[in-house]
Amino acid sequence: MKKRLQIEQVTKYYGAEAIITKALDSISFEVGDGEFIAIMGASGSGKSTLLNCIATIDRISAGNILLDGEQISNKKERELADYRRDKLGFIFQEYNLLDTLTVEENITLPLNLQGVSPKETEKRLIDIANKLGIQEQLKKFPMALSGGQRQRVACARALITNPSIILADEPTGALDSANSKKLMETLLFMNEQLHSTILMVTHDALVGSFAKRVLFLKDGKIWNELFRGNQSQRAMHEDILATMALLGGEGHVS
Ligand SMILES: Nc1ncnc2c1ncn2[C@@H]1O[C@H](COP(=O)(O)OP(=O)(O)OP(=O)(O)O)[C@@H](O)[C@H]1O
Repeated sequence: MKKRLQIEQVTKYYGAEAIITKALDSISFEVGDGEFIAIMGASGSGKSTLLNCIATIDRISAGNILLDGEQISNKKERELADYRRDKLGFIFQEYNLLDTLTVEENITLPLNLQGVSPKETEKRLIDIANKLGIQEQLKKFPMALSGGQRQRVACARALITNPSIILADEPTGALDSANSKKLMETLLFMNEQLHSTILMVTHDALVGSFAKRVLFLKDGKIWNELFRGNQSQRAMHEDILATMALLGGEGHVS
């Protein structure tokens, strides 16, 4: 399997001297093309820090991060803006849609920033809207949509540039259980049918059970890893709950 993302002995410190926190502790793993990985762990275990370092929102203190074989940890600020725009798709808990733009304008914004022609933009918009079932919503404003619909629009916006990897930070955090399930089905569809590579942070075992692999962080290190393999989502859910109980049993869930 082609390597998408390589995390090599990445360490991240916050603060200095007396109040220093080691948020990531020499962490290493790889994400292959087409994988769907959930990052789980107790509060403060380093999940958001890891995602922010890959997103280049945070700078790492030591180690290497490579995307499509290219070193990203030493890029300059100006190059990083291009990297984020061209190579990454983001899905956040709070949708991050612009309320003054229509759904259609929100989805196509990354393409406008890339200078893609109006004809090509229209083609990709129709394609993504059809695939995600949001054709009827395109002329509306985000405020007129339900939380679940907004998150599907956020998925479309993340997909439209054909990014190398999609980073999702607690994507179901603002949704009720029915809409969470729908969003996870959308992410699964993006992974299985559209071949998107997805790295998702979640604290929710049911949400995590949609992924094909789960990495558990503890104190900034990988503490355990579960592979779904051929087992059902329900069995994966049970395995995740059992692993979380063990993790909590060691007294580190806050
Ligand atoms: N900007 C910051 N400045 C100082 N310390 C930070 C900063 N961001 C995170 N930390 C610390 O780094 C550690 C890891 O935090 P991080 O937010 O990555 O954990 P998390 O697993 O995402 O937690 P949660 O599930 O609560 O979001 C924690 O000890 C946290 O206090």
